[in-house]
Amino acid sequence: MISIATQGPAGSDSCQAARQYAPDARLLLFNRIADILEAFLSGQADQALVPVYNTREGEIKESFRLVSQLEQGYWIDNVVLPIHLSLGAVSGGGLDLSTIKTIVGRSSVLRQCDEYLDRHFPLATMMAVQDIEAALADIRSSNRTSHAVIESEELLKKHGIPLIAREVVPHNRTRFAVLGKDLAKSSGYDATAIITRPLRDRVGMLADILGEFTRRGINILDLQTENDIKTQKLRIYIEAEGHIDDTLLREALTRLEKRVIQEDNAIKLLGSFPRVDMRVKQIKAFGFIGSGAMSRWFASRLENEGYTTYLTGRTSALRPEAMIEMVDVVVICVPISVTADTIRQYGRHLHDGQALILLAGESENTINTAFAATSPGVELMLVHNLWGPQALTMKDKNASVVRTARSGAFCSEFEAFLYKHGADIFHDSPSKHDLLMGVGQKLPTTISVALAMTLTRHEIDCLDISSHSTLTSLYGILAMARVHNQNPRTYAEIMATSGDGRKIVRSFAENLLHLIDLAESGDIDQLCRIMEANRNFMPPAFLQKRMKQAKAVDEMLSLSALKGDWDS
Ligand SMILES: NC(=O)C1=CN([C@@H]2O[C@H](COP(=O)(O)OP(=O)(O)OC[C@H]3O[C@@H](n4cnc5c(N)ncnc54)[C@H](O)[C@@H]3O)[C@@H](O)[C@H]2O)C=CC1
Ligand SMILES: O=C(O)C(=O)Cc1ccc(O)cc1
Repeated sequence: MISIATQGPAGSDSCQAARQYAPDARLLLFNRIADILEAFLSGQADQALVPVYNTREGEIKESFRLVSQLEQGYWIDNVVLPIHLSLGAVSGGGLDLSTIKTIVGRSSVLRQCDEYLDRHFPLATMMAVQDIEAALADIRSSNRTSHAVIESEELLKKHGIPLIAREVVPHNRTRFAVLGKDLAKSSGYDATAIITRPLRDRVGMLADILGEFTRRGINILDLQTENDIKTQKLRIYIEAEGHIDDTLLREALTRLEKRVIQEDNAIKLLGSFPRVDMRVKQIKAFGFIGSGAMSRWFASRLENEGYTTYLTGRTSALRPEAMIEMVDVVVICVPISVTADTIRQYGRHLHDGQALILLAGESENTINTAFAATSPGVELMLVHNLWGPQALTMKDKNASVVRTARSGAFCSEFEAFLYKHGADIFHDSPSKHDLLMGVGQKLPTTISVALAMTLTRHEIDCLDISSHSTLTSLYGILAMARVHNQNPRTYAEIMATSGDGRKIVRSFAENLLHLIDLAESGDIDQLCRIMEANRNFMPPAFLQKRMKQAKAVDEMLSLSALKGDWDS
């Protein structure tokens, strides 16, 4: 049987948390957090459980300091417990509250009730006690009628103190850290806590530290800074998603020590543990119809967020119909040309209260189909991620989100997932999405393919292209290479999408023929007038910003190392 040191008295929040964590454990109870950790370090207890965060109080400094100084053992798990606090006084129920002059409680409890006490007892004296049971016994035996106590209902009842008010602070939850001797194994949904040793001053240190996480798409769950009491140097505490055995996290920490802080042992690992969600999530499971590259990309990232995911397709053992029964959100992610048929086939299996999210590059046609194929109580939204499955993260990448009148809480939670991972979200109407994709995707793809066809037709040697391209013409060539370096089906589907994007490509083709006529007839003046009219249409800020961006790209592309790669 394991033993756990935690905060007393019997029935306290810490005891309940320890019981929840290990129902059969032997509990060793102490009043002071320092004594709990001492019992753990000396081997008197196998594990320790201490409060580290409360939704009302914020971080619990005392525990935090002591845990961060721990020289043996690791933070291995967490328990989150709702805290129910009641107010009691010996005179009980019908009491005139103005007769209460002193409020007694543990210091953390008084802090959690700050707002309540300020509103109801602005003039009372707050008396913080270490040993709440001794205080309760004293109040009762000495019949202290001017005192009221804030504690759990259980403890007030145990000492025969009648209740005046129940649940005085709503949304009150405490997170407890469990400390053990060995590092916890990966659960697949973990977080890791580290703290730096006191840091020497260095410009941009905090930004550089955070950058190592951002670059690898690692989300930071908590960040605290504090000054080392003796030296007043800064210490940074970070809780980040992932287990210490994850390659990306390890890489980030190694780089922090070696390149950013530049000191060995600059980082102390407090532990890795299954991630705690203090935030409320409503979705439990996502089910994908379509098990291709993009479905797998999203499913693995949703799994990392703690969601259960199911992938189904035409040949999967789990059939889409059966999967739909098991999930909150159904995601359809199949080639664009079969998306509408897939919606028609499976839409009727969704019931009210579920959500259908379409991951597709075509909006108006698919959303209209989904409206017709699903019951009105089914949430509905389209997301078009403007990155492919090769992308490491979605940080700073564009996502077009088409919400509908039926997008509700589940859709918002999926959008929050995109936001959390750094996607730049743009809200579009169905037709605006299709029109802008005509410009941003359909047309450039069509041009890239046409350019490649032209090179082929005229047997132009690809190696000659780079030596004869200008800074400006290189962009089109790069786009052509990108498009032909990926799955042709993805781009063929894009060229074939329906909706408002079609008119963009067609009008481009008409303009192209017109320009060819003018050019071949030598009408340079007219060509200039056209370009000037075009320029007047484009806001100067747009032109300046994009020109600046283009110059930055030029710098990069002119690097001889890159040019060399291009030729070889
Ligand atoms: N690949 C990319 O770069 C991007 C793709 N998307 C979108 O993601 C969606 C899926 O694309 P990917 O995953 O890349 O394609 P993919 O070709 O890798 O996967 C498509 C999946 O659909 C299945 N499928 C094919 N025909 C089907 C049919 N008739 N009925 C049912 N299932 C069928 C395939 O077996 C495969 O599992 C598309 O709507 C696309 O617009 C969005 C952004 C980027
Ligand atoms: O990575 C690239 O260059 C892409 O173009 C990826 C891509 C492919 C298809 C889409 O509908 C959106 C983005």
